[in-house]
Amino acid sequence: MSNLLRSLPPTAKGILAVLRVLPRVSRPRTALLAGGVVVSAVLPIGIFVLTGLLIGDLPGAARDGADSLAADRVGTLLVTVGIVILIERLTTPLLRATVSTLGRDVDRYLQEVVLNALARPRGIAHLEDPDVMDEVRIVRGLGMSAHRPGQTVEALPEVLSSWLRALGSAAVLTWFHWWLGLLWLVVWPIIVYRMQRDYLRVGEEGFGQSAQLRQAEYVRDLALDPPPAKEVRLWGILDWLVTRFDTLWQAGIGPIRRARRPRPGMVLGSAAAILVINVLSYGLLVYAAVQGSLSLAALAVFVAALGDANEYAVGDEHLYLSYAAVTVPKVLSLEQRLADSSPPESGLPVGADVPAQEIRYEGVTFRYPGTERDVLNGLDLVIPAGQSLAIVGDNGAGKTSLVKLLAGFYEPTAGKVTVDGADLASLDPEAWRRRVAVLFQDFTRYHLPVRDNIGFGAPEHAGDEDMLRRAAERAGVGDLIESLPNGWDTVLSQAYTDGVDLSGGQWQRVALARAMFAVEAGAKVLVLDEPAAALDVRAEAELYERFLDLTQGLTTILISHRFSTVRRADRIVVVSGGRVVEAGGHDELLDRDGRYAHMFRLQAERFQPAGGIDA
Ligand SMILES: Nc1ncnc2c1ncn2[C@@H]1O[C@H](COP(=O)(O)OP(=O)(O)OP(=O)(O)O)[C@@H](O)[C@H]1O
Repeated sequence: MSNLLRSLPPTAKGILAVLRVLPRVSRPRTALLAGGVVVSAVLPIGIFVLTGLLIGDLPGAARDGADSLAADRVGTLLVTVGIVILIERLTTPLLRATVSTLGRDVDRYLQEVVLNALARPRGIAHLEDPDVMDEVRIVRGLGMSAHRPGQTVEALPEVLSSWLRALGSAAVLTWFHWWLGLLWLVVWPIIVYRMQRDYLRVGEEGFGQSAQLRQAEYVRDLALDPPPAKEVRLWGILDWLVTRFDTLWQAGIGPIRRARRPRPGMVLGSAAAILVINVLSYGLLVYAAVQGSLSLAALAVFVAALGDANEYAVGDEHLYLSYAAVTVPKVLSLEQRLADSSPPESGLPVGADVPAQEIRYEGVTFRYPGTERDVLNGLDLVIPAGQSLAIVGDNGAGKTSLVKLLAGFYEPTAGKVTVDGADLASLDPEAWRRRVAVLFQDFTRYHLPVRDNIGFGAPEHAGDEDMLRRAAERAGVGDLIESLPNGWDTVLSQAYTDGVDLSGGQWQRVALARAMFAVEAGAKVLVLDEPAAALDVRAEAELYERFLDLTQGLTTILISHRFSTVRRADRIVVVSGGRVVEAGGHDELLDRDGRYAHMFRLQAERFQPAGGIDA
């Protein structure tokens, strides 16, 4: 069965993929669509057969008078044709309305499939996989671009019923000459197949250029989005961006444009085939009528059948099928691929007081997916619960990577991270992440109300005003929030009416409040990655003063290049070459006069050129 599916033409696969998706979106409307397709295919055939019979009976009725049997038949046929036409007229708008909403819902559903599929894996490695990102770009356009898979759904009744009508008409023509009907039955699928193959080539060419177009879009957004606007103007790179965008876009779009050009062989071949079969069919009909071997009724029926048989393979609806033929299987395969690569999100439960003993890195080696270099190299590290640990080291030493492993975004290439003796990989990732609060160095600035910016630390408690206020106070942003035009409901972006943009340091404190909110909600591990990077001297001093209060009772990991913060930690480790090379308290490490002492003195000298080193 799966072999049969694989050997189907891509359009057929696309239609089958859409048909598979439809019941997931709405069963009743799918049933309505199926019924509507059959009805709208059968009724026109019924109308022309009945009309043919009607025409056939007319001479008899005219000859025998109004009371004759023939006149009765004409009356009955007239009423029947009227009823069938009425049903057809009612069915068409109902079917259109159904497929229009169903099509939109399919677009929405497919976007949700992508969102859920991307959110499913434990870590974030898949979001850095270029192949996945190429596909994500394609599915990002779902429902937004002019080429929506939903349009396929909207086109389905038209297309399927035209196919059914063409089939029915060809079957009717077999009564005239069996081989003529058969000829139509053979020729039209060939033409439809060839046209669809052409449409599909355009679609696939478009998606094949995803990486190129992704780059073009990135460059375009650099010129459009507010955050890079300052640098773009300062460095005067706008022209460069426009030229680069143009080059990338042309390079990406060129092959699509070329694929879109009609191919003379295909166009002429189809037109010739259609012309020949029509000339043959109409010629035979006229010949038979002239010879008197065909009744008036039969002539009317066959002429109408020929008209319907010609209905297929024309109109945009057939082009729409290719939109789904490429995108829908891609969405479904992305969903499958990410589901296969990520086991179901379950694991051992995580108690409210975890970690109660320690977090331990045991011989941890780590290399980012798709790279060649080990960032961590057999690293051993014990972080006792309830204590603060500072990690120092050169840029790129792997400090942040350590935290990413702790948050379960990636898994070690070798070795393991354990929490109270349990392998982190065996824990329920969601439950574990609720125990970990992180202020990332590159934290996110949500262009949303400040309430959400802080509440996102523990969304399930976001309605708890007291908790929000406590977190804001602990991070030192209580007064700032009170001073905003709409208080807690102020959107943190100038792009919205009454919105406010914050300074770098204010943003950092809001991000700290988010982490503190998670702590209020029960997180036991607090990670601060360069928490003072954007703070002014006073705010930094305040943070140090509050450091003990902020970290009390928590297992804290502090990453910083500022030794004035680092020295307050219970224990300090120096990471270099992917390993811990020194560990101890501040005084102990100074006494040891190693790497830490060297880095500490270097920084202290910069701030106290004339005095002693007593930071
Ligand atoms: N997502 C990623 N994919 C591939 N390599 C990465 C990724 N993130 C970081 N790296 C690489 O891993 C190495 C360690 O980075 P990491 O951010 O852990 O360093 P760090 O010690 O925190 O540095 P800094 O002090 O500059 O913040 C760097 O060489 C960096 O280029």
